[in-house]
Amino acid sequence: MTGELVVDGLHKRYGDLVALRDMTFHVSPGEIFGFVGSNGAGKSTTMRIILGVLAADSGEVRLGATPIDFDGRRRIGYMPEERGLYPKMKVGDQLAFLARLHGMDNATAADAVARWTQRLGVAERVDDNVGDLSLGNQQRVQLAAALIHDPAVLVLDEPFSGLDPVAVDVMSDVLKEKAAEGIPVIFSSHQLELVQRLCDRVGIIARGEMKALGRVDELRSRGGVTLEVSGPSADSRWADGLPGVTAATYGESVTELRIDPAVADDQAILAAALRTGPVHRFATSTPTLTELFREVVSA
Ligand SMILES: Nc1ncnc2c1ncn2[C@@H]1O[C@H](COP(=O)(O)OP(=O)(O)OP(=O)(O)O)[C@@H](O)[C@H]1O
Repeated sequence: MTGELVVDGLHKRYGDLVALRDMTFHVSPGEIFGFVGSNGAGKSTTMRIILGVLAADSGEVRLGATPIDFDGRRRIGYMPEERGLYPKMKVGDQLAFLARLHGMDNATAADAVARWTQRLGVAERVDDNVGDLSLGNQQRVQLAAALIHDPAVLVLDEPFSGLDPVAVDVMSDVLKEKAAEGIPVIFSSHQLELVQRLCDRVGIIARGEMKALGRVDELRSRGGVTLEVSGPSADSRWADGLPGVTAATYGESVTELRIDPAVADDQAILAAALRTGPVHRFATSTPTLTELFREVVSA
């Protein structure tokens, strides 16, 4: 079991550009944390600082209670956005080399190479040069490289970009498996349906600042629930003033209500709708992570 990964108050400037401003979050053992934000928001910068390949101007990264040092960083499995494999080296040799760099002996390294290439569906490519593989297969090898030394934390920069649906499933399963083993897993992605499906918690960042942080379901219901009612006449403005109704949009045959679920009584709303005529549909929905993202990032 690993301690939690704590990112505490990171500030980073590139010249005049403030890339990170008080970036703070944590990832608990066993948790999959989705790190999302527009292009240039600061995700890769944060991940590079976690890894120690880039220094923060201030702030700290901790593993458990301990500020992360060289040894702590060796325990991280990292997939850099720019990827980092040698194209002219064979898949198997490269993975074995990385495993030995992390202190494994030859036999243990060979076992780890066999296990991870098998698990990630590239076992038959171990004798090929990395550069001869398709981009998706190179990415599978890159994930194997992040996992080969049995890391205590996983930090993956856009691991899903460019993968086919089968590879997305394999990658998702591996992340879930590693989290179930009790390690903190953080990954960045622009594929928000995937983040919504896979992550326990998310951080949405914009222009170097954390804008929304929390459990996916909580964040989604934070802005209220939408209730769509088909049937009632638009003229009557029948939902105005009902308790818990915070906004109402009256269309020709559909009324869309924003409701505060803690206050609204859905049966009272339905009764009010029925007083205007027959109701054909009465359904609630919460915003998707994509909708929430647009709202947060444009605010
Ligand atoms: N080495 C650098 N020198 C100067 N500016 C940089 C450098 N690296 C990143 N930046 C800038 O810092 C900001 C944050 O970049 P970063 O790569 O962390 O964003 P990101 O969220 O990972 O974006 P993307 O989703 O496009 O990968 C951007 O404005 C970027 O142009």
